[in-house]
Amino acid sequence: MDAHLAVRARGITKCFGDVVALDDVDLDVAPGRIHGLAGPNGAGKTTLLGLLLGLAVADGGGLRILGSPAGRAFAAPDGVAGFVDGPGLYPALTARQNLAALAALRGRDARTAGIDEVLDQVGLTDVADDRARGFSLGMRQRLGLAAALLTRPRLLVLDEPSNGLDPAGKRHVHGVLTRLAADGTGVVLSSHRMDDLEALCSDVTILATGRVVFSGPLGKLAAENGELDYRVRTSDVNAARRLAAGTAGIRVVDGTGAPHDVEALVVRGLVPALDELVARLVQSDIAVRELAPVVSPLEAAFLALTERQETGR
Ligand SMILES: Nc1ncnc2c1ncn2[C@@H]1O[C@H](COP(=O)(O)OP(=O)(O)OP(=O)(O)O)[C@@H](O)[C@H]1O
Repeated sequence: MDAHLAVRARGITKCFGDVVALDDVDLDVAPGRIHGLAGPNGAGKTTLLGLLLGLAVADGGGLRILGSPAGRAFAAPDGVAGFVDGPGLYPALTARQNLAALAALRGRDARTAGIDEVLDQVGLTDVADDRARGFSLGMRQRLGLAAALLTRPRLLVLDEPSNGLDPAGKRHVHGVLTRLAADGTGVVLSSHRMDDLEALCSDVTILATGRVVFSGPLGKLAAENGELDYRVRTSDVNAARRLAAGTAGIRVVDGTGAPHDVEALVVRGLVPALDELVARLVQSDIAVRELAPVVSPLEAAFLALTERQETGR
């Protein structure tokens, strides 16, 4: 019944000597969805992406890519493109020549392979005839994405594609991935940035020390939060602190720690207690000038889940 999935992984295990990089990992990626992989350093994200790209073979478990069992060929399965640990490029060739060489390797005519189109999509038209050797990290990432696009993949696998991207580069890359997904391609990408995942992904899997600690829609992750820290800026920080300390369900954590932010208060609590605090501030004629989570609800959920796993709680 899951034959339509772009990725269906069940109970995947992968070890490097004594290190268990992946431990009983399940992953479902539907066509047309952008699925984020998050987790602390060493959690197993790159290892999992490498398995999807055919760069390594799992020690145990079942992996189906685009409906077929993952082979043991150490090559990207048909319809799959992407990169881990940065794209492989020819430094002495220009961006355009790199893409032409890749097209030729696949037996395609460079003139009809769509090189100009993919360069335009990733925003590299202006540097198309510059050598890749001089490219910044963000430009190399974009050229790697252009190379993947040339193959018109049905599954795109990217390890930290936003690394090194400036805001314009990020806009190009996000636009490309969103359009690909809208056309039915499944996308799996890793990122350390919750704001990127939030901007791009419909689903997310969080790994911690090789195990899945959350997998599902992004909205569900944000909703898993308990108490959050909120920054509250008011017209009278001392009066606000006294009121907060006397409000049931609210703990005053401290200032934000930022030297310019002495006027802000940080409180911890659930939303209903926070509502009560705001009502009491207003009743006391204290103006509320700002009220915002100190870290995004997603980031807070991520930290709680991964810390829980690492401390064994
Ligand atoms: N080729 C390898 N040989 C030995 N150990 C490896 C190898 N590749 C990965 N590991 C180990 O497997 C674990 C998972 O590594 P992996 O690179 O998949 O994590 P990651 O989540 O991608 O980390 P990061 O966020 O730092 O990129 C780590 O403990 C790592 O040291």
